[in-house]
Amino acid sequence: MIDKVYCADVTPEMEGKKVKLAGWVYRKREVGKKVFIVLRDSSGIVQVVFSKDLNEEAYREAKKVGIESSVIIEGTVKADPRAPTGAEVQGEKLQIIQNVDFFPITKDASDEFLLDVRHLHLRSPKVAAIMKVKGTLMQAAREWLLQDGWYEVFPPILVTGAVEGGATLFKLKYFDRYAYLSQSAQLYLEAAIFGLEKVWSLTPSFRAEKSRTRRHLTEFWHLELEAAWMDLWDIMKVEEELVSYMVQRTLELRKKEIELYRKDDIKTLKNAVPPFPRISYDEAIDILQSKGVNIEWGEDMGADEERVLTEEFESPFFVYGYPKHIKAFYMKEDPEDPRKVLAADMLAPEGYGEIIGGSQREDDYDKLVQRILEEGMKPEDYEWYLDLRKYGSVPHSGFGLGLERLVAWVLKLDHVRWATLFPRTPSRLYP
Ligand SMILES: NC(=O)C[C@H]([NH3+])C(=O)NS(=O)(=O)OC[C@H]1O[C@@H](n2cnc3c(N)ncnc32)[C@H](O)[C@@H]1O
Ligand SMILES: [Mg+2]
Repeated sequence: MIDKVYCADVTPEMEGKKVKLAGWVYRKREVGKKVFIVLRDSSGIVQVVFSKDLNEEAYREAKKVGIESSVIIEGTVKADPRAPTGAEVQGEKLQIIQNVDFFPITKDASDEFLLDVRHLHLRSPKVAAIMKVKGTLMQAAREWLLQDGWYEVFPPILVTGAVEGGATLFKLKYFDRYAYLSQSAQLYLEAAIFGLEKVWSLTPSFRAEKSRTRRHLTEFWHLELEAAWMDLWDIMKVEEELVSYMVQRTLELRKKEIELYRKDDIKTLKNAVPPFPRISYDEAIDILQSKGVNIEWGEDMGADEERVLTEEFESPFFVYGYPKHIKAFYMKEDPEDPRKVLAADMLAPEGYGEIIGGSQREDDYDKLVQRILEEGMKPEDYEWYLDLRKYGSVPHSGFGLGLERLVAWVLKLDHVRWATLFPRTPSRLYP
């Protein structure tokens, strides 16, 4: 490994220090007998100046390099308030690792083109910032889950049944039969709680969604928790504590990257502290109707309706108590109102809407069989899952958080596709 100094670590206090840098040419301009190169690496940027009078050989090499050329540079640090980071490097040696005559990404590139060359666009500091924030959100999640006593488990991705409806299953040939790509690890997490009680997993989930919205991917990263003995209200507390910790910790560790996207508009992030507001589905319908939205009780809220609802809040909030017929088979019927289930979604403000879907699960064998039949599914396809209700069944609850949706809200991205390394949508499978 090259014994290098990272660009962001070059500070005015290092005046006079000799440094070795390795990175890519981010910007370049020539003024008189000087070449100014802004070098980029994973930490950020630093300006390097090559002067013909000071070192003609290095100057000549600097004149040759094109944007995104990979280079190793040696030089001396000089404090300079005019430099982008308050300090620059006087270039004394430049080794060209690979020169690039033409880099295909230009300032006027369209979103679709940037997605076509996603493998080249990932290196841009603004895209790298998204990936740093996504990684830090998960680092924070792991910190919280560990201290709160949750066990990480690793569920299967090749499965035989639907969790969230058969319409969005990806089917694939599996030797002499068929399998599906997992829509959610939930059913397997439910099996794990009988030994571990509080479990979590981060897995890719797959949805053959035909809807082309700014919040749907066909492959997304799914953070899911499941806990024995918890009811809906217990798991909602877990959700708000986890999300709050993830957001506040990421604000602390990734302030620079968040400011790149939000500038100083971080009020809703700071507001993400428990308790989050809670409204019932009934109240949500009343609010929407009072705002002129054409929706009746019993109808599902889509992205548009949720967007209007989020206008009422300046932090994440819960909607609970949805009608049974618009929710999944595994959700427990509300004992106080058989029209409803003990389900809650967490919605992000600023128009982002649903980031978490969760519920208390039906733990009664006969009721679950009845729900499976009501949904037109076959109990025999869920025999193992029904077994969990035959051998020491317990009240239990859980939820799934869409990581890209959380990132999209935290950075106010205009589409979840920007929140994933290589987005997968109905029209995009390459690169
Ligand atoms: N363990 C559980 O209880 C999870 C449960 N079985 C489940 O999958 N619920 S969910 O369908 O609402 O999806 C959960 C979250 O997963 C995200 N999600 C769900 N579908 C998508 C798509 N298509 N693209 C991106 N993100 C998606 C979104 O944030 C949802 O709130
Ligand atoms: Mg949902």
